[in-house]
Amino acid sequence: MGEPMRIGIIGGGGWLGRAIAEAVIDAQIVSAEHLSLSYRSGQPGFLPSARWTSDNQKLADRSDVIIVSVRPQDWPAIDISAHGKLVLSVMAGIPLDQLAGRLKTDRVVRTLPNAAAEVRTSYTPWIGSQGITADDRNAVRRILEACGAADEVKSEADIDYLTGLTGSGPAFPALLAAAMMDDAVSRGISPDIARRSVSAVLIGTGKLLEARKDNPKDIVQTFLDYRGTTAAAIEAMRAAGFEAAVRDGLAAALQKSVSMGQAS
Ligand SMILES: NC(=O)c1ccc[n+]([C@@H]2O[C@H](COP(=O)([O-])OP(=O)(O)OC[C@H]3O[C@@H](n4cnc5c(N)ncnc54)[C@H](O)[C@@H]3O)[C@@H](O)[C@H]2O)c1
Ligand code: PRO
Repeated sequence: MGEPMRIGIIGGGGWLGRAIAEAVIDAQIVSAEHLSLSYRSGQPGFLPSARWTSDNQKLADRSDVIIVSVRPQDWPAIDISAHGKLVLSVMAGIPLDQLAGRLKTDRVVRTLPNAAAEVRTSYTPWIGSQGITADDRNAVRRILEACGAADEVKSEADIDYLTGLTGSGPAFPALLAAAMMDDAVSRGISPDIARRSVSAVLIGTGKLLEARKDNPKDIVQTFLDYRGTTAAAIEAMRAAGFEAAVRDGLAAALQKSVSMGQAS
């Protein structure tokens, strides 16, 4: 694409839509004058120099790439023609054939970022339809990599599974952090110290995993081999069903992702 890219985000006022809008502006993939954002009721206060509208067809007509970022339950109401345009969906559960059919374009891409897009550290799997071109693939990579890391995957079944593993993923360490904080506070640690210490543990562990590249299983085994406090905690957590809880949670997310596609 020699011309500057024109991007439109349907649902650009929402959590993920805003994160993507700010990421593509920061990465200089698009200028504010070429970024269209739509809202349903009331223009949000951020990115005032972008082109805000409540008319999704207008947004589509003035964009080369259209990103659909409404909740899956709001997707049936999106009635626009994106004929000849590249469309990226970030919606959980909505399959490629539905996107192509309803939006009337054969250039569609199903992606699943996560909440860490807000701080440019999403992990985003994606898959395109047969109709996407080499230029489209480059545009998709640029947009998604502005939000963090991205991988093209080989099947929509992979996206369904990763919707839970990585799309919902930030919720799981957050759940652990909340449980750790509650325990700390219940034992008399001040809420400020509990928050700072638990955040530091999560951030530090993420960096450690990234730097060492070991299988996390090996890191857990090293802790177990000390036969100290960590081993005592891990064994008690496992006895309480830690691994089964994770397995059941991921299975529930997969089932929900598949059922959302069937329901819409
Ligand atoms: N937030 C996440 O962590 C996350 C992660 C991965 C995927 N997703 C997917 O991203 C999509 C958006 O999620 P979100 O968390 O940003 O939700 P959100 O509710 O914060 O944002 C959705 C926005 O779409 C707007 N909207 C609804 N119908 C509209 C219409 N017809 N025209 C214009 N705007 C309209 C809503 O007013 C809202 O501002 C969902 O489909 C979700 O599955 C979200
Ligand atoms: N957040 C959205 C949901 O909970 C999609 C993946 C993460 O449905």
